[in-house]
Amino acid sequence: MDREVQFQVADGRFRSVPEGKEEVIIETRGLSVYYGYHMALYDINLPIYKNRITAFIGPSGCGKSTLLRCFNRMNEVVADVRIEGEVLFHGKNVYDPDVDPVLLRRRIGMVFQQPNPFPKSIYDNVAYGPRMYGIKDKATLDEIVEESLRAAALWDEVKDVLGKSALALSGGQQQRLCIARTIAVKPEVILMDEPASALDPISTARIEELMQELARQYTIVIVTHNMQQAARVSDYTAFLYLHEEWGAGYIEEFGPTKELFLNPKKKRTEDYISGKFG
Ligand SMILES: Nc1ncnc2c1ncn2[C@@H]1O[C@H](COP(=O)(O)OP(=O)(O)OP(=O)(O)O)[C@@H](O)[C@H]1O
Repeated sequence: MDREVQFQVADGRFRSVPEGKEEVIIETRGLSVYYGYHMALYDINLPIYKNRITAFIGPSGCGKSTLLRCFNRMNEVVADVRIEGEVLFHGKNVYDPDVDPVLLRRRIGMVFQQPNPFPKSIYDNVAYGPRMYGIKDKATLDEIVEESLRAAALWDEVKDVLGKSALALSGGQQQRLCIARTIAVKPEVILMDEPASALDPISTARIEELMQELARQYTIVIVTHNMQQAARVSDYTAFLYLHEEWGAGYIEEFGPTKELFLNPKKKRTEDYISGKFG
């Protein structure tokens, strides 16, 4: 059944998504995050829509990466972090005590800014996750490796050198390998933290193309410093800003990307996207 999707903007009012037909896969409710005594995020209420690309933009330090890492509990590896509120994934709070973070991260995978392949062969990088989850059969692993490398648009470049070290690949190829490694465990959501910022323009364009392809099958959330990139690739954009009083990041504006870039509701969004500050 279609659900009327509403989201809260910074002034506390609720607005509904114009399409009204989107399926929410992740939703934060009253999410605040603290590192020790420092509040990094304040009262985040945000939906993430299934099979869509959502971009987080905003000035440095406003909590974009922190928010992304809340979705699959990657923040927990940081000492002294405290989370208030909820992150609902298919309606279930991922911070409930009965949620296994390892299984959660299988369903919500992550790609980082710096390509971080393991010092293993290309094949073993992709087969790593499936093996960890108990797949041993060689033919099945071969199939998953090929399928994942194809989905990450890397297969044609590496199919004859699968035994070669992943570290011998170019930066752009390494990042696509990391995407293949993430896809290999068949996640539902892929979180990407500035996945192209360490890459040259050609590799960046390939990653952007790849994101569009992947969004047919996966839900993607991307943190980017590059507003043109957000405008090019994403369906929805959340603009985070630093709260004047609290010093913590909050959602200044969220909406369909076209609307946010062409017709921002907030003066601050307009100033930010037109480069007046940032
Ligand atoms: N591990 C940590 N321990 C303590 N404070 C942290 C930690 N990670 C982030 N912070 C703080 O939380 C705030 C938000 O950081 P975060 O990296 O999420 O912002 P960001 O918007 O992604 O920044 P950038 O665009 O510069 O990457 C910052 O004040 C940062 O210093």
